[in-house]
Amino acid sequence: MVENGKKLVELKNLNLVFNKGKRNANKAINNVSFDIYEGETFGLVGESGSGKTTIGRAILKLYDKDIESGEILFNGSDVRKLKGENLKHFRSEAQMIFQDPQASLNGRMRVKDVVAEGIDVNHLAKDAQDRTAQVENLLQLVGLNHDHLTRYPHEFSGGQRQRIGIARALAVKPKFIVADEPISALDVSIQAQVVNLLKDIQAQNGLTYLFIAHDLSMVKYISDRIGVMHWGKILEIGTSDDVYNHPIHPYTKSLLSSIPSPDPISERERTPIVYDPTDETDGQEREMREITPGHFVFSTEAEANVYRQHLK
Ligand SMILES: Nc1ncnc2c1ncn2[C@@H]1O[C@H](COP(=O)(O)OP(=O)(O)OP(=O)(O)O)[C@@H](O)[C@H]1O
Repeated sequence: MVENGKKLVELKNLNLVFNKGKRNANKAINNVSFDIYEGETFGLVGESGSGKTTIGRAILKLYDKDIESGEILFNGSDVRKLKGENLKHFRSEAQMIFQDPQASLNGRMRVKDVVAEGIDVNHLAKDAQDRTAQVENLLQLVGLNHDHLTRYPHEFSGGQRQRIGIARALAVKPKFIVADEPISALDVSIQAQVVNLLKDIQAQNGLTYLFIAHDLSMVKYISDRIGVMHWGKILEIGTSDDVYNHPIHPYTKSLLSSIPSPDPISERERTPIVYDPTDETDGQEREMREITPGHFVFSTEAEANVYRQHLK
């Protein structure tokens, strides 16, 4: 939930190019601007390669050298300019949870050491006893227990491994977490459990999330607001209700129409809408325009007026 209307993350006209100046240069992010408010979950959706992960990692300062122009602010400070103590502080305030817990957890380390990595790096434990106590609390928070401390990641199921990944991210008491497809690798039956765990932890600790997903079905339940990405651009931003129940951009409509329905009758009647990207390639100047309060769509002024008329 947006608690106090304070912006924690601000992206301002971000342009990012991989392999700048080379033959294989790739403009992965094209003039993207949006804010994430303290305490909210901002969902970022779009097909593979649209630039979602790049945005998450850019916020975490992992792509500083690839940023061509624009700004990323965290708590009002330009993340690219952070140095010394401020940088250290930022590194603990902003964390990431990964898609594939198997690949992101060091298989040679016991769970207690995996989870304590951030505690050790940031000297957050007074002594060995305090370290163990902190790790035990974290495991308890994510639904694991004392017996799991000395086991190795491969001894766990996918869902449990993701819980370990979450505990590890929480160890440094972050304010902000980029959750990059945290449930995509999990069985459908486990996905809701992990989403609910993330929601509970958010409610307890007032965390802010950037929740990245290419599949829209679960994002709706966790996100307060959602940004829809395509080809490095944001095409629509609105509340979860705006985007799901009143989608405006043809791409959003197409994306929503591709979600299979759990109900066999609706599923039989579902007609996927094919997206025609001409609107993005006709050379006309487009920008994010507000169609209804808080609901923005990448459009020309004329298109925005048509959208507004249709919603009346
Ligand atoms: N480190 C990198 N070097 C060069 N190109 C990259 C790098 N990371 C991503 N890209 C390219 O940038 C574009 C955006 O990729 P990104 O991973 O952000 O998309 P995504 O929406 O997160 O997709 P997915 O759902 O598959 O993770 C793609 O064209 C990708 O090939």
